[in-house]
Amino acid sequence: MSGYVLAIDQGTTSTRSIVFNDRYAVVGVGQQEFTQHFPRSGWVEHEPADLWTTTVETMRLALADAGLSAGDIAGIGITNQRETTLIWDRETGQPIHRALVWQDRRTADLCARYDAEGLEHLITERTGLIIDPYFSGSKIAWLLDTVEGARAKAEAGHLAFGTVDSWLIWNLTGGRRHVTDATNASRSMLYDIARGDWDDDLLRALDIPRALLPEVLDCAADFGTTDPAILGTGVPILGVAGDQQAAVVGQACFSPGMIKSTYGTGCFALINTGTDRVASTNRLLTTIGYRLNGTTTYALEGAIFIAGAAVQWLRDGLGLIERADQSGPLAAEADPEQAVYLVPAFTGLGAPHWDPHARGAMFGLSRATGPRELARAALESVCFQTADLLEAMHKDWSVEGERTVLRVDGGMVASDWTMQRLADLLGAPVDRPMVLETTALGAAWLAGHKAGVWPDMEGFAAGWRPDRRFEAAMSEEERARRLAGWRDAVRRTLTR
Ligand SMILES: Nc1ncnc2c1ncn2[C@@H]1O[C@H](COP(=O)(O)OP(=O)(O)O)[C@@H](O)[C@H]1O
Ligand SMILES: O=P(O)(O)OC[C@H](O)CO
Repeated sequence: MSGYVLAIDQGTTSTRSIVFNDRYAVVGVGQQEFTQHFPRSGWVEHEPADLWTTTVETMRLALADAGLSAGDIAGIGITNQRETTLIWDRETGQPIHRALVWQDRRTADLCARYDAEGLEHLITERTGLIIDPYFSGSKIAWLLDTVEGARAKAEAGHLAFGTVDSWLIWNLTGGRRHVTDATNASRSMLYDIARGDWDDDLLRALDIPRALLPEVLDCAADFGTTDPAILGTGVPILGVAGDQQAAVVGQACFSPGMIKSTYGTGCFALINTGTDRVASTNRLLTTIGYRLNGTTTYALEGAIFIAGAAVQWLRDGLGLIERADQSGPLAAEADPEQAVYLVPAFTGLGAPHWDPHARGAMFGLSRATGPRELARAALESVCFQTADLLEAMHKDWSVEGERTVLRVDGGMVASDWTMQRLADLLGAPVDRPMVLETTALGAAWLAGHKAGVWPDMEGFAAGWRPDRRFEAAMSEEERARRLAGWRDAVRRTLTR
């Protein structure tokens, strides 16, 4: 059997399919963007058909790019934007509504009601999450309450709920499989991450029928075989993980204490806590990192909403740069004497503050402040927010004597200046890997290993190669001074 694996990375703004060979090198890529729908302020939807057709088309493009056919592929791995919620009719396969995207805030009132009903403790204890519209639970409830006839059909077992992985697998297998994996289930606000099952108390509290839910499998498992009509021959789907968890796998963060941080539009940092299900006292999320052979590895997660988006703001909002890669060189020329801070709370602040009402602010402006200082403030804001997450993680949990090393990936890590500043402000080394497609690589490893054509965890981890390590070079005193300035800026921005 060949060592080629096809990974589908269904993200928030685009779908990518990537073919890897057995030396983890990318040999074929297909990518397509699709339309974002914003029917009202705070509402974000995707057309389910777009998620499906871009998946099929990019799979075909990636195979053609690699000069391979489906018969050469040992297995498919799927990784996906998490929490995004779909419900469809089991008979017709037709969605009852557009997908409600993870960013969608329409269920804020519903969540406030759950909070008022005193559900926070139950939800956090069982799922490791906090009550927030971000997760799937309230989105499912909204769909059942809003779409005419949906609740009755759901109770009669005629409807299926799924995150994007489930939706794609349903379609890839010609409607034969209704499944998901443990990492995606752990983002639903309905899944008991200790017992590894949907939670009846929560289903009752949110009024969601069990008949709606998919079967939950390990991340490396038999998720079904693709309908031969799609690629010319059936290919087994053998790996699934939510995109941030797939990055943990792709970065080979398999030992407790290892941390990965992905810098795309937002930033998601996860620390592997092994088999310890750590309850955060610093407002981080407890989540399933991966589940293999029935054994769950847990993680603490911190989510920041604005990372690369701050660079987009410099480009599209302020017009200070034409391309994202100009931000680092511009920041490098900033006046070191000016202490300018940007708190990029454009859509509120995520972990560890969770203040949805906060809005962006700048501090320390003078007549001398110009584009260079604003660029530096924008890039540094991403570093400072990471420092806050890591501090919260270490307050919650740490491995005795372990030195923190951060493994980074995502579009923004192309910026050497930002990565150096990140190391400086964290006071810890930052490792950038050779293969930057770590999310897809993680999904590919799950499938490739399950197919028996890629090595085990240790063998895969040994193949992880750094492109560059950024070592902290800032003095401890300067680091402390800058962090204090940042924290003062955040304090002045928070609304509560
Ligand atoms: N050289 C660079 N310097 C700074 N930011 C960058 C650079 N290249 C890309 N970015 C930022 O990274 C983000 C794109 O990363 P990507 O991982 O593709 O994001 P996503 O998957 O969320 O769409 C954009 O917000 C962009 O502004
Ligand atoms: O599609 P991305 O890369 O923006 O990731 C989205 C996250 O999974 C949301 O939790």
